[in-house]
Amino acid sequence: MLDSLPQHPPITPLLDRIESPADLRRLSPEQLPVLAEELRHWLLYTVGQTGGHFGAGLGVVELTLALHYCLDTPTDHLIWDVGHQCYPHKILTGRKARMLTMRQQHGLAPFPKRDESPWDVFGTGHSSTSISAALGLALAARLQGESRRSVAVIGDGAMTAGMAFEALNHAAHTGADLLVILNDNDMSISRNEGGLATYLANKLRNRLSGDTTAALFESLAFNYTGPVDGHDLPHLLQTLTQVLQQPGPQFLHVITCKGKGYAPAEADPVGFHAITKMEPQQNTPSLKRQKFCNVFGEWLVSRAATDPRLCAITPAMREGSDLIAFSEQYPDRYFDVAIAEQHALTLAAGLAAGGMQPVVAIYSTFLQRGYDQLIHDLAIQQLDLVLAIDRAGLVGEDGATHAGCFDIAFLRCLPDVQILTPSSHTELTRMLDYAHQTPGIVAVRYPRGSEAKDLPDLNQPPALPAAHLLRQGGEHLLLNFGPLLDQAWQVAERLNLSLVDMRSVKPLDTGLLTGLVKQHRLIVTLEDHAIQGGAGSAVGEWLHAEGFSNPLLTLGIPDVWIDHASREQQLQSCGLDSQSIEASIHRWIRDHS
Ligand SMILES: Cc1ncc(C[n+]2csc(CCOP(=O)(O)OP(=O)(O)O)c2C)c(N)n1
Ligand SMILES: CC(=O)[C@@H](O)[C@H](O)COP(=O)(O)O
Ligand SMILES: [Mg+2]
Repeated sequence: MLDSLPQHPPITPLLDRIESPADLRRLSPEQLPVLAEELRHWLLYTVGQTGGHFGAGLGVVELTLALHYCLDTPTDHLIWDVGHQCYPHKILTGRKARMLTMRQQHGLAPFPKRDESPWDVFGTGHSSTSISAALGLALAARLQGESRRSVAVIGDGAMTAGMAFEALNHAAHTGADLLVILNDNDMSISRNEGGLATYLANKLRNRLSGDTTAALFESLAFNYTGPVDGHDLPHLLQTLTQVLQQPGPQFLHVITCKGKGYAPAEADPVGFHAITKMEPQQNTPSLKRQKFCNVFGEWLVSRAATDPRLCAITPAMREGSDLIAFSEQYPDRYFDVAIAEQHALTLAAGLAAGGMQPVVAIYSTFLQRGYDQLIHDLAIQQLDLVLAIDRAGLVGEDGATHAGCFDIAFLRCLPDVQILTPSSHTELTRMLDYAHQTPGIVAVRYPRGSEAKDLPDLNQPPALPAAHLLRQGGEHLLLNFGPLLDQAWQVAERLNLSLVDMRSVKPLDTGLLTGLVKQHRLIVTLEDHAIQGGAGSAVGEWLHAEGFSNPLLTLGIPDVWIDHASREQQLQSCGLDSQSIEASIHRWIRDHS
């Protein structure tokens, strides 16, 4: 057991011999515990250097070894749910040295990624997809007469999502040769919530050898084995060998410890779900500036004191959305629904229909899961909702699966739904107040991280949803939507542009825009969102509908998937840093003068 992270590469003679799982299979079972120790040390060293998901990988070191030992991967298919626990898998499948590039631009991806390795059979990042995918792969093999095994490893947190049970339900009906492994560590990011979590936890406490846990999964026509200790390699190997010989849907219940082998992570699995890069001689993450999510958390606590109808809902992201203080001060009005985004939105609809004022705090990327619920259960019924969309725009190291680039596009086509884009922390508070006081659905989308350090000193803006004219310039007009205002300001100063902080995508402040469009030639829009369907598109539609013929330059995220990198690098690769913005506008002016 280690209690500090290695600062130097550990000596790993056995692991150094493993270039692929074929090398692993040449070892004797007795060598595997030593290899597990080396693997864990390498993991601790490299994640300490790069930052990234931490506790989940440590918890599946033995399980990963046992699976690659017993299966014939990549011919056999192994799917990791969410994929945040796949670091040991990456180390054993030829990517040991590249672990030091994890989550960096052009480096290893944070989750399994199909174009990175033949062992990454299915890309993940969002949870609870593994059973469906593994079943599809099993059925594809059966239909093509191929003999491959198909295995899904899913955590107890991911198992709470409806989609996992939809897949279990269907798997039973197909009778496919499929192994589902429940990696039960009694944790989601926070403590796992809900009836299933209690059910699994009770089985553990009572050590009932799975008698009653079996009932749940056997009622879905799975053959249940377990629970087994996921850190006892000999027992794990023996059990896996037996289970893999059985035909039809198999369910193996494995008990593991999140953060296994690193004392601080075992003691605080929430804090060590993911870590930032460790500075030398430092074993705790560095102090951080206040972030947009903290501003949201503070706003919620303060308004809940005066509005007893205010309720907060999170789909398993209490820490990330900064609902910790609210959950402690208002436990009756706090609902962590587990990984259940669809339920989160319809629960909000029910609360609103019942006279409460729900606030759903949700990452933009996970809101994608609850789209029909937003339309059918909330918007059509004209119910009240404050939709606090966190991690909107590019999120950096988590990459394309977690980028929140599409919410404006999929929200602005919904009648009556308002969309606000704060450019600063103060603006976020103003917009949340507006959303709280306005009937219907008001979405406020804010980015991962903090407001810009160099924001201009702004006058008091007009009442929302009006836009804020910040600068009267020359011939051309720049319209900013959201957190890139510092870049917009710098470019406006350098090119003498008029600048408006638009604040609202829907409704657009067409009164202000009409006057300004008549006074200017080129209209430039700037947003941290996909160009297609984004705020610039909304401006373009309005210009066209009004018969304005001004040229429009829309700057935002281009029509490609943006891989993991720092947020700054991602912005730069999209042409959204101030120099690139200036160059784009300059180029347009040069080409059209
Ligand atoms: C659809 C979706 N919602 C939320 C998340 C955020 N998320 C990532 S890991 C995680 C907890 C998963 O718990 P579990 O499956 O038990 O894995 P563990 O971390 O315990 O190994 C959550 C909520 C996600 N990736 N996908
Ligand atoms: C794997 C996953 O979905 C989460 O752990 C996610 O990486 C958290 O993102 P934040 O760090 O932005 O909260
Ligand atoms: Mg778990």
